[in-house]
Amino acid sequence: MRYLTIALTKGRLAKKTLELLEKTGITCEEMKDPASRKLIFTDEEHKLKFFLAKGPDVPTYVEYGAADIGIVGEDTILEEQRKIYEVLDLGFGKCRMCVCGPKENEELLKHQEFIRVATKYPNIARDFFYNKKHQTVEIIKLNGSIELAPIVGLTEVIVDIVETGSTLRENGLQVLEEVCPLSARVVVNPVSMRMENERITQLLKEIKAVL
Ligand SMILES: Nc1ncnc2c1ncn2[C@@H]1O[C@H](COP(=O)(O)OP(=O)(O)OP(=O)(O)O)[C@@H](O)[C@H]1O
Ligand SMILES: O=P(O)(O)OC[C@H]1O[C@H](OP(=O)(O)OP(=O)(O)O)[C@H](O)[C@@H]1O
Repeated sequence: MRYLTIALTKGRLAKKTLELLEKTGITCEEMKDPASRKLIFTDEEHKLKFFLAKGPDVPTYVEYGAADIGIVGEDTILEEQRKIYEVLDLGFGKCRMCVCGPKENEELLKHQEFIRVATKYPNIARDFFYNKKHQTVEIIKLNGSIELAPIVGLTEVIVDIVETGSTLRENGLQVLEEVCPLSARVVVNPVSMRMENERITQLLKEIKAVL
């Protein structure tokens, strides 16, 4: 029997993902060692292989079939636009994609056509403003600390993840509009879904049972 390969997201989602897999009886001890630099782990008993990758790379591994399955945030799935199946909502990693800014820019957002929007998620921002709101905005891609953009005058608003709201509050910003709710999802390569349907369906069933 060949190994099923599962790509997991490093960082915030990793702990909850490993806890979930352990509940289904999969051994994750090795992956939890913070000192380890090893990239790929196997569970011989279940014939599974795991690796931890950067979030935006997880859909890439899954689309090309280097991983059969991936666990990744809905934000990353929407942004990366890969040909993969989204099969299960894991219900953790909950947060919201929002348009945020200083309160005084709320009116600009409603009435001004040419506003600037900073974001790590240009595709999500483009879809929201162009397709849903029919508003032509200038989208500026940043790689982190997005909340800085309206504070230093780079843009009027941002499109970013809001979880507790602390980052916004501590920087004098607020949610001006919600784009969509988000959570961690299981994604599957379409060919694997056909070729390994029985094993993948069984694994999803076991995950669902412990959610
Ligand atoms: N407060 C939050 N901020 C960011 N992502 C969150 C938050 N809460 C849940 N998530 C989810 O966790 C996923 C991974 O978040 P993480 O912070 O590890 O990655 P990142 O911020 O994109 O990466 P990096 O910090 O390496 O640039 C996100 O894609 C999102 O789905
Ligand atoms: O609502 P909160 O609980 O404050 O969480 C939201 C913040 O967390 C994320 O940033 P992250 O810590 O990933 O850093 P980054 O800005 O470098 O992406 C996100 O981009 C927000 O800035």
